[in-house]
Amino acid sequence: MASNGSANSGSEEFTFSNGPGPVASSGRNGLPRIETHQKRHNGICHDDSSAPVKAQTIDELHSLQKKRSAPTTPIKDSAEPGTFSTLTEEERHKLQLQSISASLASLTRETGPKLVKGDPAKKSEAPNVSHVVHHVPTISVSDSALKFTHVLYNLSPAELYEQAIKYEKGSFITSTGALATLSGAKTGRSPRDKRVVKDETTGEELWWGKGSPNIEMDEHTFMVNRERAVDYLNSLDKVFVNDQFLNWDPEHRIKVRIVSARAYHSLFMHNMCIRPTPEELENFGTPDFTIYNAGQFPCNRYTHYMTSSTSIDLNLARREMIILGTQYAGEMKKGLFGVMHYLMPKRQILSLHSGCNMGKDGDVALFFGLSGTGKTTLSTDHNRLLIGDDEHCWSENGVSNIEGGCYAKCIDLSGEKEPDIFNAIKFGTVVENVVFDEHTREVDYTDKSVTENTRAAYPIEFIPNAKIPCVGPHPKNVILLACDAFGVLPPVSKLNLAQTMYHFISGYTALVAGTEEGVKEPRATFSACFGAAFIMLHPCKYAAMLAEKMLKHGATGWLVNTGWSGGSYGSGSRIKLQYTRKIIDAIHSGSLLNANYNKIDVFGLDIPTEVEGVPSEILDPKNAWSDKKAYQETLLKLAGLFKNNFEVFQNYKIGKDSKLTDEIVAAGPIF
Ligand SMILES: Nc1ncnc2c1ncn2[C@@H]1O[C@H](COP(=O)(O)OP(=O)(O)O)[C@@H](O)[C@H]1O
Ligand SMILES: C=C(OP(=O)(O)O)C(=O)O
Ligand SMILES: [Ca+2]
Ligand SMILES: [Mn+2]
Repeated sequence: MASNGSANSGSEEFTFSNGPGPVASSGRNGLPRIETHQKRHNGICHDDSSAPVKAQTIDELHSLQKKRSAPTTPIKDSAEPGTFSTLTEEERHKLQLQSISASLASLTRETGPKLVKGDPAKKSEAPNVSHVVHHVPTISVSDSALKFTHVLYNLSPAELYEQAIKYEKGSFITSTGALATLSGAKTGRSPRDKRVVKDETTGEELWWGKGSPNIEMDEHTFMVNRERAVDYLNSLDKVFVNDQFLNWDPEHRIKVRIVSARAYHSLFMHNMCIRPTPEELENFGTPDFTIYNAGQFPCNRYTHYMTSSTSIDLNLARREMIILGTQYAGEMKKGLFGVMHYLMPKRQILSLHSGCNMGKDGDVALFFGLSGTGKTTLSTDHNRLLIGDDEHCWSENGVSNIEGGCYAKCIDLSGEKEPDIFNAIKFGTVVENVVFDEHTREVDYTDKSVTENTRAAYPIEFIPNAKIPCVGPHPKNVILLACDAFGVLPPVSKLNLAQTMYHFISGYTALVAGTEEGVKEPRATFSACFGAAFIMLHPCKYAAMLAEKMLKHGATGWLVNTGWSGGSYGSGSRIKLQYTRKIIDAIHSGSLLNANYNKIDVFGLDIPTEVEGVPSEILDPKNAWSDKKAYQETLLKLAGLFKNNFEVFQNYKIGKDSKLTDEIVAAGPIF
């Protein structure tokens, strides 16, 4: 190589232009052979002097790398409190596998599948010693009774990263350490494909018919789909099993088991459900509810009640949920939310589709809203403690988060606008359907090539001021978030109780693009209790409980428009997040309670004349429209939609003397 270090022509000696440096002569392959000037004793150059590693083979070296997890504590014998019936580790694992096998049992057999704990691949990597049972690759067996299924039980995020990166195409690590995954053909919920088993009990208790999200299925068809899902899961080499909790209120905690076929699903639920301590896991026992997520496998379209190759089936009597034909992880989260909307009211606990945070003085605020209206964004507030971003219970003890994590929309996410959410996207977070630079792996949150419904699912502890445990006192402010695509609702209005009930039952908002399959742009929609897709009972039952609690605990109702102003979607502009945050700050501080108000016509809403940090001209929506005639027409159009929507609730009596119902109807628009 010429002395200037240019490409080696294969003939000359390589020398750096000055200084001793390494000297090279050309090797057989024409590349310079570098010889170091190591001290040489008797002709042999010695490696460094550190002690050799304590392993004879590479396999043995690898086996040094991971040490056994800390031993778990003995199980307390519930039969005789105070004594320890110390089960051995072996016996405990055996009990656990028996419980999981029972979960995965086809109901046409005596027993469940044969299960082995651990990754099947590990068996083939194990050192070639006699005591290891070699994992014979499973021939594709049609009868799951003839094979072993490996169970990957409550893996850690790191283990799940490895499983995803190794075995799940489309899994990548982003520049901030999150796991980027794809949810396949479905990137939002499929409400039309959701079914609920209608039996004697649920036929009476649940909300069916016009406006209800509950589409019936019979028990037999549920079992057909259950068999299909269980057969699919048992035909695999391995399944992921998560045993976790819902509801931070220890008095009303629900045990859930999620069986899934993807590391992405397991990590998503690891983040979104409450994570048990090792001790709690030992006492886990039989789950209160089980999800079988066979989402990669379609349902049979010829099966009765099916409307596509996707079916999400809920059987409240069996306490089971089946997912076929969709890999969108939000279906699991929302399916369990539906279960809580059924179980909690039975205990006189109000389940809520709301964000929730608490101020330093203990003032709790609820943020109700349908998907994409701002629950996660507005409940995540640097100056307040986050209790939860999406699903809560309001009991006699106060409020409690149902979940262990947050599920934030990522579209147009920026560190400037939403620093806490932005910074929560780190190792352990799942980001769904985002687009990133192929080299730097930096996520482009504005890119909606896959979907507008890009999401991040992270443990609530990733938010710096999360309140752990996620519980709080009775709410002081109940904020209804309406993302108004018509642009005629005021940015904020103070509600009396009847108005709060009216707007809670109406649940008016715009369903934003992507949340549900087929929604391409904001669509005005009415979603009772701001979460109709998930409620199981008649909306007026939840409304009656809300009224009773707001009255009892002196909470104030507010309606906040996080949607459009100065025109409808397409001509107006979305209200700036910074203005909405100022409005929410004024609600939290109590300053808005003492503001001066004007009543606007048609909806009869009380709007403040000023809010600190918000241009007064936008507070009365009419002022923000240049075309006043168009505003009036649009306002009346929306009022008509409200009236039509409310008709289905008109005759439902709330409260003892049903007085509340008449007042509630009177709280609607007058035109
Ligand atoms: N004025 C506003 N108020 C609240 N969110 C807004 C506003 N303008 C834009 N947004 C955006 O709307 C989205 C709300 O999403 P998110 O808070 O996750 O909704 P939800 O939790 O109700 O599903 C976020 O991307 C947020 O940045
Ligand atoms: C995932 C969801 O929750 P949200 O959009 O309310 O955050 C959903 O409603 O589908
Ligand atoms: Ca949310
Ligand atoms: Mn939600």
